[in-house]
Amino acid sequence: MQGIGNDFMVVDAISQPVYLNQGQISQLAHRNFGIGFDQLLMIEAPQHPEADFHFRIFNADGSEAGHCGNGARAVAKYVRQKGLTWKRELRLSTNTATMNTVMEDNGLITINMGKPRLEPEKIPLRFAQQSETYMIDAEGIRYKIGAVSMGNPHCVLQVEDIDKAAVGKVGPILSHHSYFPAQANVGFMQVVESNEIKLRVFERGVGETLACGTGACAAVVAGRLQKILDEKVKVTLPGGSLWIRWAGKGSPVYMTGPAKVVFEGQIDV
Ligand SMILES: N[C@@H](CCC[C@H](N)C(=O)O)C(=O)O
Repeated sequence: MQGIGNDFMVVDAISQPVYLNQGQISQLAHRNFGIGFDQLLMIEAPQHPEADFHFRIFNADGSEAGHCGNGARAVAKYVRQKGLTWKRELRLSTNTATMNTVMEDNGLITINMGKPRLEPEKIPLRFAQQSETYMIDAEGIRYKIGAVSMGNPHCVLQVEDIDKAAVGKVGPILSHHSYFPAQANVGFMQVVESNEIKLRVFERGVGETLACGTGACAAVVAGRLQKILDEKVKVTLPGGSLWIRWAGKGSPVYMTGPAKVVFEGQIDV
């Protein structure tokens, strides 16, 4: 499946037992020697009585992540398409988040992504809490960043021109910075208007992807905290656009966007 180009191998681990280790996942993720994907989404039975499904997220390098926004839309679509449920409104959980999803009449999916976590220990970030931004030194350069957890850690920096952003160079430097003990997804945001941004994301465990849903939420939260963005923002990533809404501190973030099945198959591992 794909959600604006962030692509997934989605596995139904309810109807069949699935055991994949880190090495097998990274082999399957390989774009030449495997199926090729940014993340594996493994759909499991609910872990709470009020949830409909649980899903686990594995990055292309086989590491496990706590949340995936584009993946959540893919799961919401997949479970209906495979007849695992007929409900248009679902409650999904991951290892770090629970969320409500709604299938809109136009086919887009809206997700209540929960409240962003801004406390350094919850991101996690080794820094005393600041209200808007943090200054981080890396390899002789000082970066002004926003730090947000959407159930996974995000570092957001503003750039003048998204096409010239050094995503492949600065992304891994900040992602592996010692201030982020669990590493971070690094978003490069160009503000076009107060209701529109362009974004590229260097994802932890993958590299630059065509889109990152939690990254889009984190960028809007970081921009709102800096008072440069409106409540509703169109976020355009290399693979397409998402619509993000955040009323401010204490409120959940809403994300709307598409998800599509690309092909189905069977594989022996
Ligand atoms: N592509 C995802 C995020 C996937 C997990 C991330 N790489 C991490 O390790 O936290 C999204 O759409 O949010």
